[in-house]
Amino acid sequence: MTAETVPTGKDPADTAGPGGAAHGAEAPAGVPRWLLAQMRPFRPYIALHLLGSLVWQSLNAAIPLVVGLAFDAVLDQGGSAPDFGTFHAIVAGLLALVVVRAVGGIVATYCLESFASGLEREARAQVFASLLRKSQGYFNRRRIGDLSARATGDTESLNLMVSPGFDMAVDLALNVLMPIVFVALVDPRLLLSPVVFVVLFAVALAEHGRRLEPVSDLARERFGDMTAQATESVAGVEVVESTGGVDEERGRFAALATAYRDASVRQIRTQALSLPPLLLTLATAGALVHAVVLLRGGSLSIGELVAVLGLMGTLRAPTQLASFSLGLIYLGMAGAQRIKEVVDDPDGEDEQGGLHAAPLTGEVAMEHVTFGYEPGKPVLSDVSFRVAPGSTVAVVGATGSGKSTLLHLLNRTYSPDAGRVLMDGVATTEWDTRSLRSQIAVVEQDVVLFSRTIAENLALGAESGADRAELEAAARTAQAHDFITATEHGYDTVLGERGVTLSGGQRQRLAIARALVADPRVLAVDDATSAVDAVTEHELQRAMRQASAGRTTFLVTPRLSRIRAADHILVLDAGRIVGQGSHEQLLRDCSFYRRIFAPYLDEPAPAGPRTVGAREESH
Ligand SMILES: Nc1ncnc2c1ncn2[C@@H]1O[C@H](COP(=O)(O)OP(=O)(O)OP(=O)(O)O)[C@@H](O)[C@H]1O
Repeated sequence: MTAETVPTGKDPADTAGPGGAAHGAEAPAGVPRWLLAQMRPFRPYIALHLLGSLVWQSLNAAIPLVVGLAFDAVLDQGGSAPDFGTFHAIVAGLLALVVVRAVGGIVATYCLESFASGLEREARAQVFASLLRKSQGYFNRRRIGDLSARATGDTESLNLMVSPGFDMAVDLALNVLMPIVFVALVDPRLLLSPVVFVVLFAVALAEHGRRLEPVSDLARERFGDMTAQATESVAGVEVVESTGGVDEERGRFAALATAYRDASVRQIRTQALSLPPLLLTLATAGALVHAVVLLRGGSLSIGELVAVLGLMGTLRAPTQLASFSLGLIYLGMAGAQRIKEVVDDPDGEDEQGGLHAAPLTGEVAMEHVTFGYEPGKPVLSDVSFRVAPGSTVAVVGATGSGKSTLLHLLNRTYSPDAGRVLMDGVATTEWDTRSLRSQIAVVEQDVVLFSRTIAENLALGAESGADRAELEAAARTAQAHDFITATEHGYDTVLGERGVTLSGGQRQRLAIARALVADPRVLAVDDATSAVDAVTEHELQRAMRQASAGRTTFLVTPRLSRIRAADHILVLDAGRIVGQGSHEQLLRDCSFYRRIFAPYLDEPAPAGPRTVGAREESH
């Protein structure tokens, strides 16, 4: 079995763990409890690791004894002939012990590595599954790079915490215990110094841990800051290069990398400045004085004194390594804290199951909806409308008036702060998220394509997948089929990173095709592209006409011809609806709307601020 097949019995996507399915349902556990719960599925590996280590350690001690027995069999026979029969039997036994020791070592190492990498993988799967459940608002409030640092660097720190951190801690415990047992065998009175040392050692380690905790947290945090900056700069490399901000970005990144280095150095310095080595020196001196006193009293031989000092000396390595091991464990705990913050955070939980799930006919309404991205700053205020299934609705208004935001409320990308968004008369907050979103498709202004094949990009539109015929049908409706088949491998052409190899118009048609794959009852298209050539514009218009047939369609567009053709037009001004109805009704009743279209109409525009939002087509 490999670490990849650790018997958790759960699909990573729905891995519950204590922070998985338990979102919000349980009282949040502390980091040690959370970690122990994460380790629970690996109990067989931990047990086998301990067993393998025990075999390895005990045979390590036993083998020299057996070698001694072999020597005794052939030497020092008191004048009689060497006993080669016994010698051979002991050598055979020795070989068997060496093999068993090797097997013990392999099992211990394998189980430890499986445990370490399995823990890392499970934590990573949990972070990722949890991120996929978060709402858009959650991501708006956080830095993407920091989240990806939690899914990568912090989960890796769990691995290092187990191997070598945890492994060394087990070895240390055994290595500290063994000499003490042997000192007791020499003379129980000599236990005084080592036992006092062990007690002080434990107290000093606890104190050391207390100092390590904040610096370990800081190191992990700085790692997150640095990753966040790198992610942002690389994602925005076009802007950075075109605005000549390369040097500034480099300086900013260098400052964060230095901050991370400083935090790591501080962590390592704290790790190095531990008290136990000093304590050990004092304990060794104490043991020497005590042994000399016993020697003078005649109850200890010189040989025993030397042995006791030798045994105290064997404590040096574990004492020094304890600090390193503790450092790794504290870094792992700091990483676990950051992972837990993501998986246990009920804020931003997006999915809600078990609520209303039904086929949608497409009646859409908003009742007194108010919404803002930040508290106290509404972007939409008291928005109300109702449209029948199959209607085409155009949303117009100045830039920043809240048009895109209104579309985002339809599929509950965001929930309103006040009022209700209703689909077939049921508030979106009452809908099962999956059912709702599988029937509402939103085509964003910024089309996101993945560096996969065109077919795979299109199939993302359907939750349970789609066959090639369905993809082609959607692509034909979106006027994308022809340019897709003209690419080198047609539907199997792999798009460049973020689909940059396609033109804006092509990307938009792919996005429309992707939205249509699921045959949604409500389609919302946020089309901000005003600068496309006449042929592309014609294609896009046809695409939209065909795509909107038979479904409720919301359209944000600067194109007058499409706005004019809509059944219902919503006019937004600074987040408020200032008019709604057909084009003719609005021209008659809404001065704001008349102002928008004034440049394209014969009648003179009333005085007032010029509002953008429409553009007459050139054909
Ligand atoms: N994710 C976000 N977080 C915070 N504020 C946002 C976010 N998205 C939009 N806004 C703000 O909300 C307001 C409305 O933006 P929105 O994109 O809905 O307007 P719009 O009418 O679609 O504009 P445009 O025509 O320029 O696309 C703007 O002030 C904008 O800065």
